[in-house]
Amino acid sequence: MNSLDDSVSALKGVGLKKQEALSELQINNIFDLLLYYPFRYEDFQVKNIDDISDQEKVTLKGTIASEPTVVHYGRRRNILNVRLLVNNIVIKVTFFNQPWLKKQLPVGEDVLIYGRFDKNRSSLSGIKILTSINNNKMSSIYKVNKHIRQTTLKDIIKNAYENYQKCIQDILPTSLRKKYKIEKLAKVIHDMHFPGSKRDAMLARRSAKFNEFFIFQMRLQSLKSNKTNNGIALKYNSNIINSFIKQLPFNLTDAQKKVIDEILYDLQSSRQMNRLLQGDVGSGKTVVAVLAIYACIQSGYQAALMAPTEILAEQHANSLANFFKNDNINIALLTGDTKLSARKELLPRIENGEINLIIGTHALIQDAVNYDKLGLAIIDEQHRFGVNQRKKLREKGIGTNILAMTATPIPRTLAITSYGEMDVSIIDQLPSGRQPIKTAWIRESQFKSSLPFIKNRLNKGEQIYVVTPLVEESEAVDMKNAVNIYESFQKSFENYYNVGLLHGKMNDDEKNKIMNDFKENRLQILVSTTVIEVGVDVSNATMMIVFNADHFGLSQLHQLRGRVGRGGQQSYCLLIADPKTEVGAKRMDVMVNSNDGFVISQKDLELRGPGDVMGKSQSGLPEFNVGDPVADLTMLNIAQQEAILIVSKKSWQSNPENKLLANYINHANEKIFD
Ligand SMILES: Nc1ncnc2c1ncn2[C@@H]1O[C@H](COP(=O)(O)OP(=O)(O)OP(=O)(O)O)[C@@H](O)[C@H]1O
Repeated sequence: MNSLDDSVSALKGVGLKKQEALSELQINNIFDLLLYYPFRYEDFQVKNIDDISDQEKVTLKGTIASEPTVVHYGRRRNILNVRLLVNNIVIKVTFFNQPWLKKQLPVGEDVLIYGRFDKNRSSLSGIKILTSINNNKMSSIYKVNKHIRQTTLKDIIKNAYENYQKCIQDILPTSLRKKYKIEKLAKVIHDMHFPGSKRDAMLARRSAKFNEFFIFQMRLQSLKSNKTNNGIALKYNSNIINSFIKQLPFNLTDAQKKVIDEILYDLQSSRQMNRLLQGDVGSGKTVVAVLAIYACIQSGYQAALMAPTEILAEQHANSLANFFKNDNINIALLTGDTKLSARKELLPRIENGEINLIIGTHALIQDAVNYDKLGLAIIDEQHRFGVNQRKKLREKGIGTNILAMTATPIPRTLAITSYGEMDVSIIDQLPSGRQPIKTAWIRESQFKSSLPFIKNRLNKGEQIYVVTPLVEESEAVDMKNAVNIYESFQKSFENYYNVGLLHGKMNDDEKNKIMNDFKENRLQILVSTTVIEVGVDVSNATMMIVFNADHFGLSQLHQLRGRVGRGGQQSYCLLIADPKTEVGAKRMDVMVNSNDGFVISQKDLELRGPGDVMGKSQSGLPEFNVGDPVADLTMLNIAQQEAILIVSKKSWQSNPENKLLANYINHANEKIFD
């Protein structure tokens, strides 16, 4: 019996070679083939001339009104001209290098010509003459590779549809299909490949997208719900937590309170926490982590905090030690820099549980590091770690609760799709009293005119960061640029202010010395490559100048800008850029117009596509076949809500309406997520 699981080789005419070519397109079985939808259509339907827009590809129906002529130029090139009468309007039609068409265009004959229309010139650049076979049809265009041709693929799909259409069953529960007016899958597949009209194709695409989003979300949500009752339930005492909050040097923002509640709820439940904490630059994520750690340690478990760099780990260790100064908590710092003797002394104390809180870099996940009872693992700037490193940390305990933090706001679209299996908490509010940073974008040639403004800041006793161009792949060029800019600032301000230089080739001691000089205001201007991106907190710095700003990701620029505006004074960001493209200019405008990391990352995503925002390998964004997580966000949200609703019912798998769905999801999850 036929089944959609049949290999494509079951089809007549599909031999080994074609099978391999299809496999390269990720098409292995009949179902893959049927779901391999066209990415666009050529619309051969005849259009009314008044409804056509300029440069649109259309089919015109008319009568040949002049003898066609062919003019040759050069050795091989020629052009065929003919006049076509369409509704009493004369259209000039040209065909390039197709002189043989002349015979098919006798005067007085009614013809259908497909081409690109130029509205101003009333002309059509002809592509082909249509016959009655493709008259009034939409022609599907597929992505193909060099081993398989468009027409071959079309024939194979047609063949598959004819032989297997009876096997197509709806995976979507009927009630859901009805609720959102989703067509039956057999019709969707038919109309996606062989639409009778543009409208058919559009309706089918809508349904196909919903199918795709919903199934994707069902897979994520069912994976999520599988993780029940296998986590460490941390039984902390709420009164102690509340007193801890009361003695903090500031009042928590509402957003902080909300995410702390979400996290504490997860921690006390026996479901393993797997949560992503997103907060804009300076929104106060550290104190949230502090409270989670406090709850964990109060419950008798250990906590670990892993940061991507030594500087950041050290800073966390200092600031957490300060938060816990009145508590009896043993904190250890473990990084690649930790001396062998100190490490030797530390490891047994981690293993026997004497150390309550371990802060460090990826040194925390080395084989030699064993924990006693790891109740909570926090990963800071989680996108800087690979999947394996995160997994390793998680596996240092059994049922350890995971909190991943990021200061790079991930657009909601990406959060839903790529982090769908994590719960997301968002701090979408800054502590009160922060003033938005005023941002301007200038061309490099205008830089000189901004010197008086810079001088003004310095005269007021404020300090300035200068970030030098980022030339990927070449540290040597980065450094040369940094040195040049450093020297030019020295020249402009010598005798008045001190300029420091910080770059990636310095060792940690040198870096720390320069950073300290800047913190203590012995240096007023700090010229630096991007090493200052995270973790620096100098509240007297009020201006950030970024050269070649268009070479940075917008989220990275937002991070850099977040280094100023941390004190009470009005702060400024000056972006210097000569973008070569319109998109480049728009990206600079986004920075000028917004101070909100979530808005910025969403705009960046729209302008550049997901791969670039997160870094290609990090986006983790699944490739949807028809759906677009940016343009179709509303639908993606709805699909997610519906999937959550279904999975929240314990017995969803045994509901007859969900039988096929459950089978499909279990099967797909086994295959893909293992
Ligand atoms: N509710 C609050 N009210 C006032 N100040 C706060 C509040 N929460 C945090 N802060 C202070 O704001 C500053 C920034 O907080 P924190 O370092 O935690 O930010 P962050 O979210 O980690 O940002 P970044 O990613 O930029 O480092 C710190 O000096 C912190 O003490």
